Amino acid sequence: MSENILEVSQITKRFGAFTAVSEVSFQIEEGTILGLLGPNGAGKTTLLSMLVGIFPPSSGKIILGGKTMLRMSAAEKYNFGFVPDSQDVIPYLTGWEYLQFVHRIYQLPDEKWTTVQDYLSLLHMEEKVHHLLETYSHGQRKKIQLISALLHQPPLLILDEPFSGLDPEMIALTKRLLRKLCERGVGVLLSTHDLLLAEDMCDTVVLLNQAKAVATGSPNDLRSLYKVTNLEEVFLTALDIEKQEEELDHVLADF
Ligand SMILES: Nc1ncnc2c1ncn2[C@@H]1O[C@H](COP(=O)(O)OP(=O)(O)OP(=O)(O)O)[C@@H](O)[C@H]1O
Repeated sequence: MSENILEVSQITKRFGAFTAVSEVSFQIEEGTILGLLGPNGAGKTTLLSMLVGIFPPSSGKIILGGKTMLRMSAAEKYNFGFVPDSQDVIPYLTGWEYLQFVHRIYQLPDEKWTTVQDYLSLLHMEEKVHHLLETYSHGQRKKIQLISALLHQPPLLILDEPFSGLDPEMIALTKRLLRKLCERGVGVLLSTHDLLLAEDMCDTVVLLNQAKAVATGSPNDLRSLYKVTNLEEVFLTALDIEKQEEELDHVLADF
């Protein structure tokens, strides 16, 4: 039977009086992909930030690799790889230096460096990796962040908008890479605005709206539940977005 790599139970984050994530729960089994969907400001990045220890939840429980996380120790950070949505990288390092830095932080054996070179070649980054990170495009930074998340071969990947900035070839390649990692038992948690991609890739989706999980299930289950033919329609129906047609007409009335 497959094990849960990650269990999130009733997790909540408040910033002062504002609740950014409210009592969200889900599990990820090994070898599966869970997609977090939701409109801008729904709480996706805040939720992922709690899972990777950027800040603690206000309440709720995170169980990673069978252990309840309280204050995340360095050892617990070996249990996942994280690709943030932010483009923050150390600008005065080259990609090569940055990856060496990550390689050392994880205290990986020297032989592992050949894997870095293999990833660089796969992602067409062999040349660019010797330039300063501040000169990289959005997609090139994403590729370096993806390699750095994979280096220590974690059992769980947490990816905030992993496909943003990637060209179609790289999107297809990253999808294949994630599927192959899943075949090897890796669990994947990703956030995305790309509903077609979520439909194609995810075993489970959690639809967040205004901090709450408003729908959770497989794409198939959600299509049946909402009696629609695709995830985009689930999204529009669950979030009651169709009514915006009237608002649009109103705002454009004098245009
Ligand atoms: N440090 C903070 N202090 C106060 N409010 C915050 C803080 N961080 C995030 N928020 C708020 O929490 C809400 C959720 O933000 P979050 O970045 O998680 O949304 P998101 O679903 O990732 O959105 P997007 O799709 O636009 O990236 C937003 O209203 C945001 O302004």
